[in-house]
Amino acid sequence: MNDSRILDIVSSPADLKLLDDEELSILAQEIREEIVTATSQTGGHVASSLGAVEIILAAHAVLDCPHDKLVFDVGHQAYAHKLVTGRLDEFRTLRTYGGLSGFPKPGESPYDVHPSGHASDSLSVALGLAKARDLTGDDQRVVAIIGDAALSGGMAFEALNHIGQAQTPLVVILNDNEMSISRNVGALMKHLGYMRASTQYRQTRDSLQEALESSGAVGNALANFGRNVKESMKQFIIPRSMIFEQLGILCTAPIDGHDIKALRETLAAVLETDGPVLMHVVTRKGAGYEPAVRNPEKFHGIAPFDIATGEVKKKPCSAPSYTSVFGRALVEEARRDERIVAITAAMKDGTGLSPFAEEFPDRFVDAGIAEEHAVGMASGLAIGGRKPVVAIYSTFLQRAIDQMAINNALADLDVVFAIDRAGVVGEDGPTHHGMYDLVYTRMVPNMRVLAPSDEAELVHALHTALALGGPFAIRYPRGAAEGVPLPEQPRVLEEGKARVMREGDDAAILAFGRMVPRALGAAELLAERGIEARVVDMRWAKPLDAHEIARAAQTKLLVTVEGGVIEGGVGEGVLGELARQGLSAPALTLGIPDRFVPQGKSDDLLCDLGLDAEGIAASVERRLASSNPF
Ligand SMILES: Cc1ncc(C[n+]2csc(CCOP(=O)(O)OP(=O)(O)O)c2C)c(N)n1
Ligand SMILES: CC(=O)[C@@H](O)[C@H](O)COP(=O)(O)O
Ligand SMILES: [Mg+2]
Repeated sequence: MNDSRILDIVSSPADLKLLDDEELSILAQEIREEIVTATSQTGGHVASSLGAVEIILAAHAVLDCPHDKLVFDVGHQAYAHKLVTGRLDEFRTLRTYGGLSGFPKPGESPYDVHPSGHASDSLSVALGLAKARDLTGDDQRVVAIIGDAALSGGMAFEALNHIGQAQTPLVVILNDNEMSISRNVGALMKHLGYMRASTQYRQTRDSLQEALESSGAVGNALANFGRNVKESMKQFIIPRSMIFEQLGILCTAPIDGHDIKALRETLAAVLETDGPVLMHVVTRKGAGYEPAVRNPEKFHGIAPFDIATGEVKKKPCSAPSYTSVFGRALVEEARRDERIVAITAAMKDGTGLSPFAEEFPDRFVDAGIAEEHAVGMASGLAIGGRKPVVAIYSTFLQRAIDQMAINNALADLDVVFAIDRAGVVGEDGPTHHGMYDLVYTRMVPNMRVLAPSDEAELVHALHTALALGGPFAIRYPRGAAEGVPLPEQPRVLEEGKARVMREGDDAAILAFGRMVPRALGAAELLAERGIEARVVDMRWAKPLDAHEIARAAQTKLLVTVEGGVIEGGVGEGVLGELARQGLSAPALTLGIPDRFVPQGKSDDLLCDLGLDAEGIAASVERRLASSNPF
């Protein structure tokens, strides 16, 4: 540690008020170094956090948190916030098991307002806080920081609509860097570009500059920026076409988001207004670290990397990721069937769709951070005779359960939901684990659900879904696949038919997806202990293989293993099927118990959950021992 760092003497945001703008700029530089150093070891959301350093410092220099409320959208940009709110000492544990969360987390600090991680919720939370303040007659100032891509999400639009009506004091800092994870998309993005570039804006900015200079001090001039002078001041501040203004939200001209003085003074001024204000701040994603500026997409969320080169420290890994196998298989399918359209909600690369987008640009749609819209649009495409494949992470598809059920399944449309990041995902933690998709897909009538257990099965699953038609969900995990050879030709899997991977009569382990190799490992361990377990790759989470379930009931113990929640999960579905057949059996449902799963390496988390080979074997052995009357 460098003894002379300002960062080391900042123990709370109150300390920032003692620093002048030059010192705050030095602090910004130190924070950037700390972020890069720490994330080079832990991985993390580097580019977004680097881009937001000055915004966060300015906000904390002006606000009195935790009394005032600073609400982050997604929270992936909040590392500087962690560093100035007393978490410097733990910062290098970021995203590790038991360490600091990569997102704001109320249990971690009183400065973290809500458990963020999912985009576009900050404005709703902020308005709720403002309303609570108004109802209690309190004086808290409420500020939300939201990115340009998150602002385009439906939830944020709904909140803007409400904020414009509510007219209660609230500041939205729009961090506009023209980037989502990839380049941002959509008409709003274009509108913001117009705001940044238009002659009108430049003229108004110049007039504003002149007005401020002639009045001697930026702060003094902006101090008049109250609601009572809104009509006159806004002539200087905004082009009249600005949509926020039309919604009743006062909007500043774009401000340089790396100029602490401008940020601090403008924020202090807009906090004086008696209604909602949007502060339009322009930043550079990755600012201060050249590799991240050059490649903000790569540094949006990155694994541990070499600081000098910016290259990811590669782990030796022979198997491709499930994601990339899916992406390549979809390209193959699309070459054979021109009706196929691929849809992402702002995760082109994350869902493996980049090769598809490159080869079929007209048949690729990035809907932006708008899962509901993406799934709703898929239904229109299907009605229009296309075959949409919607690739969305399990955790984000939670946003679109209604559209999945009502817009797609009710009409029995040919839509494939490629559900990536199913099960635990690792370091992003509880907001990002894909814990629920086996519940929310199975519960929907007409829906068929496949849980491939390796990459070859994934290729067949995609082919099956496209061949059979109807609403179809395929769920597969984050990270490296199993390393099995890929098929020359994909084939259609027989509906509702499982495959037996190993025979045994003492217990039957009915496993789903990624749990199949673990169940096989467990069976080997059990065999060493004299217990012969049958292992069945169930393949289909819906419809279930009724025959294999009945067969399992003939052993001493029927075991289900899934990578999602037990409550309402597919294991309980198996027990329901057993009951429907009028059968009963000693049973054990393994999966995620009724609690949120923390962050950490996926293998460690699965081990904690008893979902590794040893854990499964131990549960089976224990249960057999306890039910053995002798
Ligand atoms: C509901 C939801 N969908 C998708 C994501 C994945 N995601 C996280 S950050 C991000 C891009 C955010 O862009 P922006 O809000 O502009 O912030 P920036 O990273 O540019 O600072 C996306 C798509 C998410 N966290 N939540
Ligand atoms: C902040 C966010 O939601 C995404 O950046 C997410 O962290 C991506 O996860 P993957 O690393 O699994 O693509
Ligand atoms: Mg952005």
